[in-house]
Amino acid sequence: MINTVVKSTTLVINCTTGSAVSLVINFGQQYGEDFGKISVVRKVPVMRDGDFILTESVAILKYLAEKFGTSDSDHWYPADLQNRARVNEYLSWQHAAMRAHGSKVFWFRAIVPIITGSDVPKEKMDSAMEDLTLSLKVFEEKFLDDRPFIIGEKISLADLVAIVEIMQPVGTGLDLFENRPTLGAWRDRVKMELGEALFDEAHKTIMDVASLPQTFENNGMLEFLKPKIQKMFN
Ligand SMILES: N[C@@H](CCC(=O)N[C@@H](CS)C(=O)NCC(=O)O)C(=O)O
Repeated sequence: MINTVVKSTTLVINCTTGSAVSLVINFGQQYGEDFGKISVVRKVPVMRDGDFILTESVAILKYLAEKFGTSDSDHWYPADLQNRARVNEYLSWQHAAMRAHGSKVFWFRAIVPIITGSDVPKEKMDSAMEDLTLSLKVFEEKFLDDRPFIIGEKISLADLVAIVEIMQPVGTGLDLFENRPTLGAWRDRVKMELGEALFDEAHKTIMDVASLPQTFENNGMLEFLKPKIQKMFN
């Protein structure tokens, strides 16, 4: 049985197989010298399994599911052709939709004001919110429809990747579940499947985002982000 949850900033992996595969890197550490030797991409998460290093959260999740999958845990990344294709369909779509839009709203509301000292211009914020609203509509109407989970009766990697992106704007104080009963009921089912403790652990950093200003003080590593942010608003 593998129980894996991707946090927005870290990858939390609980493997009852007792495997050596495990990695938790806190956001910010990727700008340090040591991390540069592991991955020049300097993004988290990165997984190391022996000498094998793998970047990209989706690739890491599939690797773990394939390495540790058992008949009991097949639902995470199903062997069945069409169920697997449904998981892949969501994972392909989300990169440029839910992931891009959820994290943009998170950055605009929680990070950019701290780094630049001013709010994101209203028209940019409104446009980011419109994109997120559209992604949520597609998610509810196409990817959930009237199913309990994305592939049907069982939770899969697609639901895990979806929930962590949706929780990013939620962490900034936006209640995306209000007036979206389909989304809220799905979130409750995901929480129940994972267990409340693991769900809360995975989203702790995001839900504590209001404490970030203190964290950022004297954090030289975040200087790396400034040029990126400035480019975003040029
Ligand atoms: N496509 C990558 C995206 C990884 C990513 O953007 N990670 C963020 C944290 S959630 C990061 O490390 N950002 C730092 C940066 O872009 O400099 C994945 O899914 O793993």
